[in-house]
Amino acid sequence: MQGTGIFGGSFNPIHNGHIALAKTLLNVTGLDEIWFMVSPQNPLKQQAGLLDDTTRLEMARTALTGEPQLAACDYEFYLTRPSYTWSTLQHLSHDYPDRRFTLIIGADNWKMFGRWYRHEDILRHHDVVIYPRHGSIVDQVELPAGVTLASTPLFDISSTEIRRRVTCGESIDGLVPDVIKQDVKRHYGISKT
Ligand SMILES: Nc1ncnc2c1ncn2[C@@H]1O[C@H](COP(=O)(O)OP(=O)(O)OP(=O)(O)O)[C@@H](O)[C@H]1O
Ligand SMILES: O=C(O)c1ccc[n+]([C@@H]2O[C@H](COP(=O)([O-])O)[C@@H](O)[C@H]2O)c1
Repeated sequence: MQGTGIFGGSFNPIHNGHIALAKTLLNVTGLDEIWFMVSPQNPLKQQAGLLDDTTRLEMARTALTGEPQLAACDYEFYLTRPSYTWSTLQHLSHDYPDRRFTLIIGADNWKMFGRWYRHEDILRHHDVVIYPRHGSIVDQVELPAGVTLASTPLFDISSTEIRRRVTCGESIDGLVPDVIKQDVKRHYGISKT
């Protein structure tokens, strides 16, 4: 069975923090692949300034070119909205019987996990890997079976900060892969060379 991590998010836009995190997780978890599940609609968020699904997907695909174990995924585009992770995992397990899906979530999302749709079913059927986030402390002793806390660095980058910088005409060097830098500037602000 191929161990496949599901890393969901808006990726509005994808950034170097997401990619560095996923590469570190491949090393520390032993997962074979990580799929970046581009979310059309987070069930718990109303997002202003969210670019359309296809544009976010294409930037993620371009950013992950040359990373054979990382893939951008449009699977949720074809499922009902909002994008409940339980439903996504159910469909994935049916469509890819040779893969074992592990949910990857940040410590910030773990704090809210009790509000997720059918979270108990997720825990019953899937392993969960939590990664550290600023300001969200996770007590390892209290984690249910099948849930582990990965030891990964904190990457101080956010999509919000990237959008702000583009709007203000500030540099985003080093924050997103060079290969999508112009696309990010074009989509979120004024194109600059
Ligand atoms: N710098 C980072 N390091 C590690 N994880 C991150 C980082 N930024 C975001 N994530 C995680 O990646 C997932 C998807 O990220 P998301 O698309 O929401 O990006 P974001 O940078 O948090 O976006 P925004 O600033 O628009 O809220 C989230 O669940 C979040 O926990
Ligand atoms: O299934 C749920 O109830 C649910 C509630 C909140 C968030 N999620 C998923 O969690 C992932 C991370 O979301 P975000 O906005 O923090 O990047 C994304 O794939 C969301 O669809 C899922």
